[in-house]
Amino acid sequence: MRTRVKICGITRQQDADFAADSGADAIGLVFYPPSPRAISVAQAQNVTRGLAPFVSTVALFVNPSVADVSRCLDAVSVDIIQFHGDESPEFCSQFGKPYIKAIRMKPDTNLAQLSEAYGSAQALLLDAYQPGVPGGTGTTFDWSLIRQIEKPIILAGGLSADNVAEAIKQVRPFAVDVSGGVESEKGIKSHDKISAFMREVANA
Ligand SMILES: O=C(O)c1ccccc1N[C@@H]1O[C@H](COP(=O)(O)O)[C@@H](O)[C@H]1O
Repeated sequence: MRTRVKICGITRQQDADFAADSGADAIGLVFYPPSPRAISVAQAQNVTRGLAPFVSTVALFVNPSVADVSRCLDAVSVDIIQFHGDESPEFCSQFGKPYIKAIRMKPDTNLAQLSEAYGSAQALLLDAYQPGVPGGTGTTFDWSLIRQIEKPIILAGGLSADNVAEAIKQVRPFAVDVSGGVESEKGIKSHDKISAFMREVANA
């Protein structure tokens, strides 16, 4: 099966369009103000304006309020929500939208248990754990910690054109998610790096 690709942390319309034209299945928008890739609802409307059909828009939050999420969903055409903090299954499932739950992997993470707890999630996104930083760390984690679960797995954390083929070979995830690995600077995507990443995924 083809490995799907999500390119996260998009802040500019030209990067969203380039990702879509390059074959990305989803683009991610970060609604987490401390992130260098954070965008406002108004910016998100611009970024997604004219996005090609069949490319999903993922809205990323870290421990948001209900009002934060609702305000975004009311104004932006969001297909999937990505919860990247400590949100409970009840919190995540209240918005009537498909959602992805991010799990920051530690040696004792019990994926089977989490997969059951977040039964309403569409997929689990597995990211590196770094104390005090919720995500977008640009670091990989020990992929041998991953156990196969019923749910689709989205592999994230420090991926780039240099390691994504090996990651796919080892993990066989449903999808890969990249942010820092396709940037020229934080929040600005490198089109050359996106092309190289997409090539590596296609050939993996
Ligand atoms: O991108 C961010 O700034 C960010 C902030 C807070 C939570 C998650 C964030 N990004 C997500 O982190 C992973 C891994 O990113 P990277 O490829 O290692 O840079 C990815 O899922 C992003 O969506």
